[in-house]
Amino acid sequence: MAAQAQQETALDAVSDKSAQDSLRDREISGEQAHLDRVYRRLEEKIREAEFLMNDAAKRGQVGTPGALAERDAQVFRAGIHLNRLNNEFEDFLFGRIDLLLGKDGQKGPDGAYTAVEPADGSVRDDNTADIAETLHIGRIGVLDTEYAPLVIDWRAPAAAPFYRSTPVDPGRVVRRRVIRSKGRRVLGVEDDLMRPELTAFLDGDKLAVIGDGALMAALGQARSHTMRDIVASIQAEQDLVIRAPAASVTYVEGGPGTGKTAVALHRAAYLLYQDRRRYAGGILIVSPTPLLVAYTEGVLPSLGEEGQVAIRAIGSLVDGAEATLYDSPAVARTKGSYRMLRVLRKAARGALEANESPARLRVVAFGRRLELEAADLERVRQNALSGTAPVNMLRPRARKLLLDALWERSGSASRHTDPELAAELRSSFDEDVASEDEFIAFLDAWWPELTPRAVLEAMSDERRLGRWARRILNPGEVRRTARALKRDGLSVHDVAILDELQAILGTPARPRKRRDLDPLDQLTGLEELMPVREETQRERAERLAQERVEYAHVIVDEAQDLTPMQWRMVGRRGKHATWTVVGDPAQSSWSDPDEAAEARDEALGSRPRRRFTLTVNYRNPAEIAELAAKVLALAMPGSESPSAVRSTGVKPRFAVVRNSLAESVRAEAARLLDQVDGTVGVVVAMNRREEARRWLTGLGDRVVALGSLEAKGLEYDATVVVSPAEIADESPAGLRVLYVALTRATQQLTVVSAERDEPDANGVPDLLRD
Ligand SMILES: Nc1ncnc2c1ncn2[C@@H]1O[C@H](COP(=O)(O)OP(=O)(O)OP(=O)(O)O)[C@@H](O)[C@H]1O
Repeated sequence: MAAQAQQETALDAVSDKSAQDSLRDREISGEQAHLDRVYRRLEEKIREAEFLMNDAAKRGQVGTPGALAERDAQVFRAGIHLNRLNNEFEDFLFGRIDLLLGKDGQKGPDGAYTAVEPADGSVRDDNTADIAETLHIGRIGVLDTEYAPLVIDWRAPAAAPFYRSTPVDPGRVVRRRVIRSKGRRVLGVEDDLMRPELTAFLDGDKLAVIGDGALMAALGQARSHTMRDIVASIQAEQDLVIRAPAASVTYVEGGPGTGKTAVALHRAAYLLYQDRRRYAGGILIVSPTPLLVAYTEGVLPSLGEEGQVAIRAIGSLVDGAEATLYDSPAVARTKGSYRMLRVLRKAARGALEANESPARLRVVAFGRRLELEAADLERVRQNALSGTAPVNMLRPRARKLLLDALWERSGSASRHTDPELAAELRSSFDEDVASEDEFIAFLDAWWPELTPRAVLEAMSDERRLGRWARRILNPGEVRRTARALKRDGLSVHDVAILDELQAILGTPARPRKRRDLDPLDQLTGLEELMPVREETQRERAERLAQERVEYAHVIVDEAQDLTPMQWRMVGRRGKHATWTVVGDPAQSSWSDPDEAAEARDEALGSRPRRRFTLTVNYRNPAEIAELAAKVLALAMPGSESPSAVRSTGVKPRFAVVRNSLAESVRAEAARLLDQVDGTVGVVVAMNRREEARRWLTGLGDRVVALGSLEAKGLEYDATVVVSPAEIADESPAGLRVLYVALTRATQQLTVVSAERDEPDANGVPDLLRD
């Protein structure tokens, strides 16, 4: 009997499953039909454009050959674009919402109803309702021939409910669907019901519900060396930030993995969509490291915004300067602090004397030999420097004061009492002297146009730096800084110094380059197609950065890490900008957060802030987040961890070094490579970076070794964190840096303890015990 019941239940399950499968297949083929229509429409648009162009060419009504060529190029690009849509985007169309009738029945410019709330009576008393509108959401908007929306751009207001709607506050949304596709093929659908209590009908049929949650599927995917967009699964609290109006400062805090970087990138795409004229080429995203730039730079192109945004590492913000070196924490602390500003102001002026400055000036004027001695010259220089203008701008003033001094020395002033005659004489005296080769050569040597590099180099002389830094830096700081400046190459902190020096020294006026018109500004009739650029994202970003001194919107990622000098550098690029600042104080590697906050407030000025907090950790499973929370409690007592959204059941693993550190780390990395499909990151203290790379030789390119500071913002399927104590002891901010290291894994974490970690019997290091 029992066996028969069991068999019946099993049969029921099989038939349930097959019913579910056929339902799923039906829904998928429905979505496939829609996607086919979308592609047919896109192809039609291309043909239309081609026809228009040919027709216009035949009738010669388009005007100049230039205009024709431009159209030709647009059609060509549109063709390439279609090709890319087919080949590159896995999910051109990724979402759908089924909605109740809206309150006021008004339609917006995208052809969708604008009301957020359902109309009275849209739900009947017996809790049944009819779906009044279905919207498909994709990477760009596509209209059909009747101007009805086939696809709504994810950034359009009509798409907001796809992200914002929740069962607690569903608005008009009954069902929210994520569609998975590759190229032209729909692979699957996942639904969430926002009004589970309703029985809803779509064209007379009961609304189907498939699958169990798209977010979890997205989070569980293996990680590669590049970040993916999250456009199909943006969560409500993230959507609020992405769509926040670009007024003044949007200030976002959130713990590790809460999507700050993802949100920052999607916000850039949103702003472009909102106001392309204002923002095309005018958005700067400042990232902490070149590694994070490389990790994230594919996201905007995947959102259809190729080459529109400059993403730059903080060490690459100054043209012609690229940071390749790291400073020790002590040197970084000196170079990055506000005190450096005072040193630089002195150095910029002092550097004038640092070159082989000529000790005397000899000229012949009006047939007489005139001479200024060292003491005279020093007086003139000090007088010239008493002006407040940038040093390079003071050169004309110095030239004039030299001529004054020579004029006085010539005694001519007292010889002529007639003011008109005296003025005339003075003017020909100036002309005479100033055109003399000796005078010109003297001025060039005595008041050269200083470059930031020359001043930085002058600062590498300990004696000189000591003079300029008197009562600002202590002798140890002077010695270490001068020594660090002697190395070949620049550090991130040097780049901020160069930028500051540029501002202190001033740039004599040079003609400005003309900014090319964005072709998109001229694009008409093809609005439904995204722009395609022939330049690569990087090339265009480079060019834009070179042409631009200031930006319309500045987005700062990992803002907690900017030093005061770096805030000044970034601030100069956004004097009139609106800002989005994202960060997490608990992850700050800067030693003096109060000083950095002061610099940040100075850079952002008095602009009002709109504050947002992201609270959910989408990266780490609960098991890893729990361990990291122990370090957070030490690093920033009292601050709250974001809540992890999923759990894997796999606890962090603790390994203790038996023979050599190299062997243990290599073995643990190899073990993790076996366990995960994607990437493995091995995080070590900064001074072990080089050797750690050697430890991993031959393990393949799914595994990388990183210094603790390089791990900022990155993530891996699995990580090995090597010697927490070493990382924590590296700098005054070491515990916060360790917190960063421990929060990089999406699936598995192994902690390798060395002796210094004082592991207990289970291998748990002192720092990570309860
Ligand atoms: N809504 C979402 N849907 C799917 N994945 C998401 C979502 N939000 C965030 N993620 C993923 O979670 C991970 C962490 O996001 P991100 O790197 O932007 O976080 P973060 O706050 O910048 O972290 P950290 O402060 O540690 O650098 C990424 O893989 C991101 O794609």
